[in-house]
Amino acid sequence: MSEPIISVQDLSVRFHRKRRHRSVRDLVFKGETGVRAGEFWALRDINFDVMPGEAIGVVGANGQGKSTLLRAIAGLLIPDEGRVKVNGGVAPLIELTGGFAGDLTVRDNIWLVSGLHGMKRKEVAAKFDEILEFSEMEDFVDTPFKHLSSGQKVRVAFSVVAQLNEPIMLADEVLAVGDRAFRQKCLERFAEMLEQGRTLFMVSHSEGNLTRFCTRGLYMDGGRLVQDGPIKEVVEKYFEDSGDAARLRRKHERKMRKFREMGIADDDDDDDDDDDDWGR
Ligand SMILES: Nc1ncnc2c1ncn2[C@@H]1O[C@H](COP(=O)(O)OP(=O)(O)OP(=O)(O)O)[C@@H](O)[C@H]1O
Repeated sequence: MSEPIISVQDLSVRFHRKRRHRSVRDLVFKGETGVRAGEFWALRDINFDVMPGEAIGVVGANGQGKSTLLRAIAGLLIPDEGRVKVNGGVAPLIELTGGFAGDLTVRDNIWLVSGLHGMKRKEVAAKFDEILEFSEMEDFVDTPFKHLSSGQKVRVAFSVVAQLNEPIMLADEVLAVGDRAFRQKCLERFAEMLEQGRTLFMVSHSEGNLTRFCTRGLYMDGGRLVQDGPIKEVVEKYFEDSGDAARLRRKHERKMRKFREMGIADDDDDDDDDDDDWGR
């Protein structure tokens, strides 16, 4: 039996949220230890192992901790509690354009970012044409990066990161960017990389991509891992819950509107409820 390639143990990450005031509700219900005023757990007590070659899809509504989990695995943030063990290099298809310098040309950026990802001069020289060709940005090779459109920037960035020879791929909605033709190319590249036995960890809201690429799903809700199982079951549960949440939200909004009309609630009350009951 081989070792897990990613091991997440009791992982918790806390962030600070600026608030205008502390409500009585905060004082009564949020007296939990370890979280100071205005702080909240973006991830709480997360535990799972990933074996080499697994393809994991992370699902959940907006703001539930999916990207934070990916950032913790990529080593972009340090856990407040617990630990993340990663046994191998990571190709982070997240925050794609992060390491790129606006004033440098596309050419210089390909060199720079490949180098930042640990590629040697010789390796970059050997792969340079392939990277540029994949991005289809040959005509812009001497253009400053900041003059590219946002889609063009993503093309270049994806092309650099996607050719890294790392065993783990982290992807955060990367397949939702770029135009139709480029997206198609990215999907094919993804499929190839999976066939090579790489491990995939991806966040997506697309049922099609999740079921096409992933076999196992993780469902994040309120910073907690609420389900870990076969991707089909996890996606089904997530969609089922989203339907209920949407119905509840509409009911809540109707109630608040009525209270407002009756003059017994103001916009602040609505915000508070949003934070406490719906925002997480
Ligand atoms: N650097 C930060 N500082 C403070 N709060 C943060 C920070 N990064 C994320 N958050 C908060 O942490 C929570 C989880 O955010 P995260 O980006 O992980 O959500 P997500 O599930 O990926 O959402 P989405 O589907 O919208 O991308 C959110 O409430 C978000 O506002």
